[in-house]
Amino acid sequence: MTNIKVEEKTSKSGCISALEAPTMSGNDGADKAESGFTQDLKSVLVTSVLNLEELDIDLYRGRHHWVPRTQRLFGGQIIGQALVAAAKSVGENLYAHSLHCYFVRAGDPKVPVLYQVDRTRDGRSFTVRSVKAIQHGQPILICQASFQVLQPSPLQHQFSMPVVPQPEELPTVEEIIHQYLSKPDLTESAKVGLNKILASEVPIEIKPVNPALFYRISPGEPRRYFWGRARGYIGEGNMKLHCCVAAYVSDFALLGTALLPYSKYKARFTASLDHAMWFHSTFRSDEWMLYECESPWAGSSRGLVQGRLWRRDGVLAASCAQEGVLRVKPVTQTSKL
Ligand SMILES: CC(C)(COP(=O)(O)OP(=O)(O)OC[C@H]1O[C@@H](n2cnc3c(N)ncnc32)[C@H](O)[C@@H]1OP(=O)(O)O)[C@@H](O)C(=O)NCCC(=O)NCCSC(=O)CCCCC(=O)O
Repeated sequence: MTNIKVEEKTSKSGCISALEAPTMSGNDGADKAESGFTQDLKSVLVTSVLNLEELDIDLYRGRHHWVPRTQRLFGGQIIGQALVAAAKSVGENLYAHSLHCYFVRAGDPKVPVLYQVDRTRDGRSFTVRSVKAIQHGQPILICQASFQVLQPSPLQHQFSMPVVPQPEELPTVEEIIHQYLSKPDLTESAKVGLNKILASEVPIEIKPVNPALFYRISPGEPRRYFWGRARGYIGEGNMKLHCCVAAYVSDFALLGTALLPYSKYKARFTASLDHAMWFHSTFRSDEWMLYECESPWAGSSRGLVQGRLWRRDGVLAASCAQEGVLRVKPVTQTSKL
């Protein structure tokens, strides 16, 4: 095995297992000072997007916040809300460890989403919930989520975190876009596109490690990295909520990784078809986490992408896998920016 860190201790030091250490990464004060957050600047993800309205037992209604330019609901929002709904029906002692979802219809941003929870099984260690997200009387997402009680294990290993610049050394998405906007040779349509990105209220802060690759300005291997965290303050102490926020973030910029080698094509229709996620360790979703995205395969108008969310202290917090539809058309213009 290469690039694997094995932790033989069962203590909290080094590679920490979520199932053994239900505390957060412990950098609360430092990060709040760096970002200027106070408890008053609550994350909109927590106060609005993931704050579901309870309509009846195991039936919830979710509101929308940011909607991508495609005018279909953001997949991460539906997954995050489905996980909130599932988590409401399990005990305090249970923690999400995995979820598996299919996006079966496009989400309509004009109406709310209903979440219907089925209590599939309650076991001694594992508890499973099935959630159906419904609009216009039809499912748009089917999700199964599994929860586990905290359990110690002598087996602990993980890959090593990629070595990349720290978030403090990198510009934000907004700073990068302002740099591009100041270029004199920018086309009108590029200006419009960039201003639309600036105006959109994405509730996640992003710092791409390689902006040219992130925005597909230059082609490259189907692998990219960005630092991300929920905008606003969430705070310590609610691991279930941090998992729901991470589920939201995990669908962001993931599928586009499969397009990175193809500079001669642009996206005509892309949408995630399914999404799976595994939670490994405790983390704070309002603290910087590195999202490592890679695509091992594309074909048949589909692409497979995999993601790893790293805590900045090197602990692997979560892993994801997703397949999406990729329909492209040839690029006609020579310059995109
Ligand atoms: C549409 C899904 C994927 C199912 O597809 P299909 O079975 O093909 O559905 P149809 O309704 O029959 O067709 C839809 C649309 O596609 C055209 N189509 C179909 N087949 C072909 C083909 N072989 N070649 C060309 N075109 C084809 C068909 O004509 C229809 O076109 P239209 O009439 O113009 O509409 C369905 O499963 C689905 O929508 N699922 C939901 C997917 C979804 O919403 N995922 C979550 C959102 S994606 C996301 O959030 C990622 C955002 C990332 C944001 C970021 O990173 O910045």
